Amino acid sequence: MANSNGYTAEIMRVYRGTCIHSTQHTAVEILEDALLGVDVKGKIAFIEKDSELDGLSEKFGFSPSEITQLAQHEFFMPGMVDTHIHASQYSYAGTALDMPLMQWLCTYTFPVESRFKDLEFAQRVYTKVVKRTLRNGTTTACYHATIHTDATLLLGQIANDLGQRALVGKVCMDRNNPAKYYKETCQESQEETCRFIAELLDKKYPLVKPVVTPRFAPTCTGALLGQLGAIAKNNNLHIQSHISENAEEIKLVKDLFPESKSYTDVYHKHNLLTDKTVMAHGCHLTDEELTLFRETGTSLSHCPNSNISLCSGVLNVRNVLNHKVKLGLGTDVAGGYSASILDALRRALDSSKILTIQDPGHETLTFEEAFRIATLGGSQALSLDDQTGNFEVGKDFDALRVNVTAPGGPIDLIQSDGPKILLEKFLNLGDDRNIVEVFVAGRKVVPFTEPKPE
Ligand SMILES: Nc1nc2[nH]cnc2c(=O)[nH]1
Ligand SMILES: [Zn+2]
Repeated sequence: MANSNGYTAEIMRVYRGTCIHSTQHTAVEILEDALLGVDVKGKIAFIEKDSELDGLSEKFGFSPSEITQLAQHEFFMPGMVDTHIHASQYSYAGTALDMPLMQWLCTYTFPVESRFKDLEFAQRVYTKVVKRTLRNGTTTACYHATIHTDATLLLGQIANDLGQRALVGKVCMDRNNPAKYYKETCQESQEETCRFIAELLDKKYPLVKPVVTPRFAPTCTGALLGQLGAIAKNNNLHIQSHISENAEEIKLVKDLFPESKSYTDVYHKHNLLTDKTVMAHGCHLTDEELTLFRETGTSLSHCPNSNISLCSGVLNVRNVLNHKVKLGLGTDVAGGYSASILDALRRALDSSKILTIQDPGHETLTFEEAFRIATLGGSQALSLDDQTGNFEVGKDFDALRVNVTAPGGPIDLIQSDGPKILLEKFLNLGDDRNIVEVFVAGRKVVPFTEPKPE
């Protein structure tokens, strides 16, 4: 059946049940007894009230007997977006949290990242981190890998094979790294970035794209930053990096780039602030810098677990939102010890409450706002909100089927709670046991289906 655009939506699956998502105007919109249709391309064909069943089944040509009914304590929510995660640091997640950033990088991070020249090691770690994040409900991830092109291409292949939507970045760094075994020159960094982009794009993975990744200003010369800005511009690519995470780092950037007005200005001067740029942390950005973020369309990745674990700072999310800067959540594994965006959401709420303790006039982040930042906000921060982030017709079906009372799970329900309470309980108390199915672009990616034996 053709709609008014002449588009025939061939339906793959229809669900009936509670759907919870965010819109630009409403942080938590609840649709009870909704009918949600997914077409054969994995896109949302319709989301309507159950009372529209007859018309929908006629228009889209499905039989009511084919509908999959969600159970009483189940709901669909959009898949969560991790806007900043170091896939290469997953092996030591949960350890090594006893130093501030710059010392932590030299002591723990660079030695581990240097191991990714070994493709077998890379295969092992990258398979685990993609599987773990998918199980935790991360349907979209923006990954930092390492300086190694072939291992980073492997990460792209693993995300594609396991069905995760991903931006994947080969890390670039050409100075101030005392680790001799983990270094590249400016020319190597630029040439390998070009090879990485060309080879990844050549794979034509539908959901995996390259992201230009200067590690951060302290480990990049101005020459390299400028070249990376040009590469991103010429190929219309995403960009990711770190900014204003801790005081020592900010001081170093001041010394290294004395001609720049601010840390943000360093990236701006090198054409690295665009509407496809995401910067991690930003705990100490000034209002003037946030205004430049807003003007350039640059977004922030809020990584509260990492900010606390490395004693870096506390981001004032309310101030970021007031500046109308796009904002998503990041786990920042392994500076953040958890690979779960549910954890990031809880730390974001805790961080906001700490600011309220310090200043009772501070307007605390609500769980509804945190839900939006974890889903729609993340998709906006990565400029992927035309494809994912909520349940708008025409977007890809990236969704979690949540069962609040999953057997053996962490949540007990005592009374008959409504859907908003169920969402709140899941966000505060739930874990992967409650995430019974995960879909990316309509494909069920959790539970994993093992390849059939020959
Ligand atoms: N948290 C964190 N900050 C960084 N700044 C530069 N590199 C890193 C990193 O790997 N982790
Ligand atoms: Zn990081």
